[in-house]
Amino acid sequence: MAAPRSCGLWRYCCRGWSRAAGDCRLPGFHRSWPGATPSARLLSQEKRAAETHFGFETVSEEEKGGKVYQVFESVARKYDVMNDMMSLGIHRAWKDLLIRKMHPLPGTQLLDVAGGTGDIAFRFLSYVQAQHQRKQRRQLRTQQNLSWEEIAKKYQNEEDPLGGSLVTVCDINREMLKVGKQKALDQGHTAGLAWVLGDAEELPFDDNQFDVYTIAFGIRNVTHIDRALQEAHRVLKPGGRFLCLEFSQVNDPLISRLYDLYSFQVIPVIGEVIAGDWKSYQYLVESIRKFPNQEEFKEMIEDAGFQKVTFENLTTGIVAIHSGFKL
Ligand SMILES: COc1cc(O)cc(C/C=C(\C)CC/C=C(\C)CC/C=C(\C)CC/C=C(\C)CC/C=C(\C)CC/C=C(\C)CC/C=C(\C)CC/C=C(\C)CC/C=C(\C)CCC=C(C)C)c1O
Ligand SMILES: C[S@@+](CC[C@H](N)C(=O)[O-])C[C@H]1O[C@@H](n2cnc3c(N)ncnc32)[C@H](O)[C@@H]1O
Repeated sequence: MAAPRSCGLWRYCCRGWSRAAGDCRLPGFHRSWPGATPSARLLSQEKRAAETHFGFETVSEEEKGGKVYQVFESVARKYDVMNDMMSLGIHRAWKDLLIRKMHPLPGTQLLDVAGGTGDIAFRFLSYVQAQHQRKQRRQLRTQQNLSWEEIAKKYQNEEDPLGGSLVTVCDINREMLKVGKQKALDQGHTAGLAWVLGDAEELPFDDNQFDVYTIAFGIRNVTHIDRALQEAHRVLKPGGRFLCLEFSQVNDPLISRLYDLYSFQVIPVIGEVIAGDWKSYQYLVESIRKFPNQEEFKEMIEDAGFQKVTFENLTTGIVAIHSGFKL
């Protein structure tokens, strides 16, 4: 279905096309626009509707999913080490902040879409477990008259250290999930975790099922961002929260210059040296530039039906966390 003219996606597309005017890397439909006949314009518009971007390359919407799949199939085994190297470990702090913002309580049902190798899921489980232990300790402190045997028994009888929490990691890529499952075993995360192969644009879950939906560094890769947002809204329970961690726009001009230099001159080189994969890391930095800025993305989230939408910039806007509620 075509996006209505008033929605955020439409505004974002228009901005992208006008931005393309001075960008020789992008095909400029509008460059041939002034001389075009009405029927040519119609054809051109239809063509535009079926085209999208894969980094700075223009591809058909049908092609994009396959290309994105190849990227993550190719990087899966080196994905975690690459992230530590490229970000000097900073991505860990960004992910910790996402979980702290969520502040999940024992019992929370989380859906982590584009969850890949499980970084968000494992942090969620550790956080919930710590919360549950804190709650237990508080309860024990209030029960002053217990003997040490009774206290020990209470700890030992604790069947579910997560207090009923469950995180479902959903990702379209088998290889990323395979690496994630192995990591879960290595890190001892055996309970409260489910792995599901699925597309963010067509989630294999019932309506109103989850308390929280997260997507970290994932939505940038999705072909129809509006559909993924609508799906997020559908699967959340009323009162549920949407949280997205994604690259965004740096507003400081000096930092922006350095950031561009690092992104385009250093990242693909690290990609080539460590993972033998220049192209995937070139796609990464290009896809970051094609993603809507903080305000545009906020509008898209609102267009999907979320309320009380806010965002927080991290590291001068290199990434941002967007939050919204299904009310
Ligand atoms: C294929 O798709 C993907 C593959 C993946 O592996 C990952 C993702 C998704 C991404 C994540 C899960 C997050 C983790 C990955 C990254 C952060 C990589 C992407 C990184 C960027 C786009 C650049 C921004 C990185 C950072 C802010 C991390 C900190 C890095 C530095 C401070 C750079 C330090 C490096 C050097 C000193 C080496 C020498 C550099 C040069 C000669 C170039 C000039 C650079 C500078 C002078 C410094 C760079 C400056 C900045 C980065 C901006 C300044 C920042 C601040 C003031 C905070 C995926 O989709
Ligand atoms: C950069 S990784 C992020 C992984 C993880 N969330 C993290 O923060 O490390 C992007 C992930 O998005 C997944 N992805 C891309 N398109 C998707 C889609 N349409 N539906 C679900 N997952 C998708 C990829 O397979 C990949 O695992």
